[in-house]
Amino acid sequence: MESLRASLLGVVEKIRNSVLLDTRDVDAIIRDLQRVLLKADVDVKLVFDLSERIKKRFFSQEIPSGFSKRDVLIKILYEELVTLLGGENTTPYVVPKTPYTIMLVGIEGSGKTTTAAKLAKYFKEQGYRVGLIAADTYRPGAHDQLKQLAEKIGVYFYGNPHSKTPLAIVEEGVKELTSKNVQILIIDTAGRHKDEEALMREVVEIHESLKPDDVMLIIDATLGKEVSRQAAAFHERIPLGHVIITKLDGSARGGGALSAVAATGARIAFIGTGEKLEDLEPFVPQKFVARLLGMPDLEALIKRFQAVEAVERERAKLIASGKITLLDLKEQLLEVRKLGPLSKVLEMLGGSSLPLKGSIEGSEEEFDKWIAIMNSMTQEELLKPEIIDRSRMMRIARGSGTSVRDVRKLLDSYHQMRKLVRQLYRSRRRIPGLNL
Ligand SMILES: Nc1nc2c(ncn2[C@@H]2O[C@H](COP(=O)(O)OP(=O)(O)OP(=O)(O)O)[C@@H](O)[C@H]2O)c(=O)[nH]1
Repeated sequence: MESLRASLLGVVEKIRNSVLLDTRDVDAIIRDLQRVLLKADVDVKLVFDLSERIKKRFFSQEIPSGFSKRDVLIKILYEELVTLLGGENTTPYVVPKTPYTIMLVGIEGSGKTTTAAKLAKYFKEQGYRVGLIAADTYRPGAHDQLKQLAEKIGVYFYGNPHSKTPLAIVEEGVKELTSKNVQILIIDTAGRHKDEEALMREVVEIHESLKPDDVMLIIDATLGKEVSRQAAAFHERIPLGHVIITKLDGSARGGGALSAVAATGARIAFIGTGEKLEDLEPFVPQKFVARLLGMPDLEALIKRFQAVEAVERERAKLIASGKITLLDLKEQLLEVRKLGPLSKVLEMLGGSSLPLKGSIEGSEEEFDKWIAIMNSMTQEELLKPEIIDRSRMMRIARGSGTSVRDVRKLLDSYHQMRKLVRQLYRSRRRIPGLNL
């Protein structure tokens, strides 16, 4: 991971030293970023999508006053990396209720047994009564290894080297440890079998009987692209709740594991950063990316952006009444239809003096037709009616049982209405019954 960090630092440095940040500069920076991520084994498609999004966002975003183009590019890079690693999840992993069962799965050597013990220690330190169950009957020594670790940490343990099946061990273990009021049960399963299919069958069988509250896939960061396939194999057979990436210390390139996580859609709950039992960290994407980008002032920069964005959102709310979309119109129409006969509604709207009169004096059927038309539009079209071309108009008309003329009429009325609302907003007149 250190080499990825060092290389990303180089990219950030390049952004900071760039004077113009024009298309050429940005292209060069993006190429560097692609090289760095690919070298760290991040999946090609993820790298490509990420870089396209960064470019698109950068060139379409206005530079807020008080910020430089460099700030904006760094912020976008940060946000896209955060999204890649699990998005806006800012809280570390929590156990929502007790008793709680966590089933660990993963290929042999991924660090499953060590991680089971690390987790037990982590939760014990949070004040829980924790138990470990050794259900890996395949690897010689797995039972003893977990038992010793459990003793070392001082948590409950259940294992039975003479038991015939892992399923029996899990069932007996859950019964015994639950009777001792253990609150969090962590089950270590096998990582190897005579073949992969046999392993998967075993894991599925345990999963079906145990119905765990969470399934955590353990992924080794030192492995390259092949971990994606491993993750997919588990993901196809059982629902993965979370992922733990181990061995992110040292020379791990990490990108393969990170791509595997993106492929499963599960969140990373923890990362393993060493062989010792305390080398387990709750994973928070923002913190991780900030560390990767190695910018001590990054947090301050992001906070400044967030403050500006909050003001922008507020402003957008205020001017929104002058910029209604078809979606707003649809919602308002549904509201208006709830109010009763249109003649009454028109009175409420200010009567005959409104320029809207022409369109509103149409029949109630007309409004219902509009609603039907808008029901046939996509969300995107409702938000950006200007993208509706003639062929879409035909489709929408067909979908709503109306004609292209009707669709066009609605769009014309919408434009009129937009103008009107803007005028009304400017003159600060309030329309009772309409939440504009
Ligand atoms: N450097 C480093 N080593 C780790 C980490 N986690 C686990 N290991 C090491 O990885 C090796 C394999 O870990 P185990 O826990 O024994 O393997 P396992 O995945 O449980 O194997 P099976 O039980 O057969 O599935 C051990 O030498 C651990 O010390 C980590 O975060 N960092």
